[in-house]
Amino acid sequence: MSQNKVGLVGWRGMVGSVLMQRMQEENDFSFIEPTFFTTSQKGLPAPDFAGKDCGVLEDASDIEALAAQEIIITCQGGDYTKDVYPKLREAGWQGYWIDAASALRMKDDAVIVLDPVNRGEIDKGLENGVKTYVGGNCTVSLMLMALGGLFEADLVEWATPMTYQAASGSGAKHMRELLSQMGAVHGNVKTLVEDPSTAILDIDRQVAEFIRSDDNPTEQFGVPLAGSLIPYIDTQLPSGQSREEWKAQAEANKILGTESAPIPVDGLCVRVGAMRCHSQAITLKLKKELSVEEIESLLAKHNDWVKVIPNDRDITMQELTPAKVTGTLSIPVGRIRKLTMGPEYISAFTVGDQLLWGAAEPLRRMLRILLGK
Ligand SMILES: NC(=O)C1=CN([C@@H]2O[C@H](COP(=O)(O)OP(=O)(O)OC[C@H]3O[C@@H](n4cnc5c(N)ncnc54)[C@H](OP(=O)(O)O)[C@@H]3O)[C@@H](O)[C@H]2O)C=CC1
Ligand SMILES: N[C@@H](CC(=O)OP(=O)(O)O)C(=O)O
Repeated sequence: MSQNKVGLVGWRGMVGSVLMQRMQEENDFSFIEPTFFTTSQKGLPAPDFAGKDCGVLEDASDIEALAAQEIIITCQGGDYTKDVYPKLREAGWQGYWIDAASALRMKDDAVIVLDPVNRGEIDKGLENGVKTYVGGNCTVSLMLMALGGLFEADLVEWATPMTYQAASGSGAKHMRELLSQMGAVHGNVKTLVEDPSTAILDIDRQVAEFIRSDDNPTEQFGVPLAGSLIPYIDTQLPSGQSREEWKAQAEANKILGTESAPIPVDGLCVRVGAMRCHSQAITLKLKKELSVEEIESLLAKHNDWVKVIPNDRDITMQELTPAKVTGTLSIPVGRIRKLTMGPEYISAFTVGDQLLWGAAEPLRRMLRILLGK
C-alpha cells in the first residue's frame, strides 16, 4: 500500500502527545506526509514532530481538508468522531480512519486494533475493504497483551478481571487533581507527621476529616481518590455493570474474533491513585488443566512485550507495579498460581501503561501496517 498523506487530529492532547512521542521514536514521520489539524488553533504554525515544516494547523472540522488525506489518525475524543466521521463518509471519503475513541469500536464495519493479538482480524478486515480501525479500551488491550497466549490457544473458559485503574484514564485534569489531593492531604498533617511523638490515630483522624471535607479538591473526580478509591468507572448500565465493565467481554471477543461463541469476561473496574498504569487481578477458568510452567511458557512466547514475573515475593514487589512499568511498553504478568477452587482455576496479575499499549501504540502500529512498513 502506498498511502502517505496522513492527517493527525488530537495530537496535542494527552493520548495524542504520547502518540507523537512514539511516532518520533519509531521514525514513523519519515514514511508520511503529515497534516496537523486542530479544533481550536487553526492557522497557528504546525508542530515540528516530523522534523520538517508542516505549514499551519488546519481546521479539524473542514471536511474538504480532511478528505484530502489518505489516512486520518484521531485522538481527539468520541464527540469529535461522532460529529466528523459520518460527514466525511457521507462526502464519499474512502480513506482509512484510525481512532483512539470508543465511539466506532463496536460498529460492524470497524476492526478493533491490537496487532500482537489480532493481526489476523486486521488482515481479514483489510482484505474485506474495511476502512475504520479503532484502538481498544485500555484495560481490555492490556489484559489481552498479558494473557494473549492463553486466549490464542483457546484455553480460557472464562475470565474475571478486577481492575486497579489509574487517574490518566479519566484525562489530564484528573491526573492533576490526584496530585493536588495527595499534596493537600499531606499538607494538612505535615507538622504532625514530622513530630514522632504524635499519636498515629490522631493523625489518621485528621486525615479522614480532611479527605471528606470541602477543602479536599474533588472537582474532577467528584469524590476523593488519594487515600481512597472509586469502585465505579464510566456510566451505569441497566445490567448492573459499569460501561467500563461491559467493554471487557464485548471488546475482548471482538478483538479475538470470538463474537459468535463469546468467552465470558466480566469483573469490577476500580479507579485507584496510580498515575498512568492500569493493573488487573484476573481469575481464569481454563478449559483444561495445565501446569503453572506450561501456562507461563504459553504467556511468555505470545508477544515481544509480555514478561512473565515468577510468583516470588521479592521479584513481584520489584517488577509487577505501576511504579516500575510507568512510561514503558513492558507488560509484566505474574502472581500466576492455581487457586484452591480447583486445578483449572488460576490467578494472574498484570500491569500496563494505559497511554502506551492502552491507547497510542496500537494506533501507530496500525498506521505502519497500512503503510506496509
Ligand atoms: N485518556 C485516556 O486514557 C484514553 C483516551 N482515549 C481517547 O482519546 C481521547 C482523547 O483523550 P485525551 O488525550 O485524554 O484528551 P485531552 O483532553 O488531553 O485532549 C483532547 C483535545 O483537547 C484539546 N485541548 C484543549 N486544551 C488543551 C491543552 N491545554 N493541552 C492539550 N490539549 C488541549 C486538544 O485539541 P485541539 O488542539 O483541537 O484544541 C486536544 O487534542 C478521549 O476522549 C478518548 O476517546 C482512549 C484511550 C485512553
Ligand atoms: N475508560 C478508561 C479510559 C478510556 O478512555 O477508555 P475508552 O477508550 O474505552 O473510552 C479509563 O477510565 O481508564
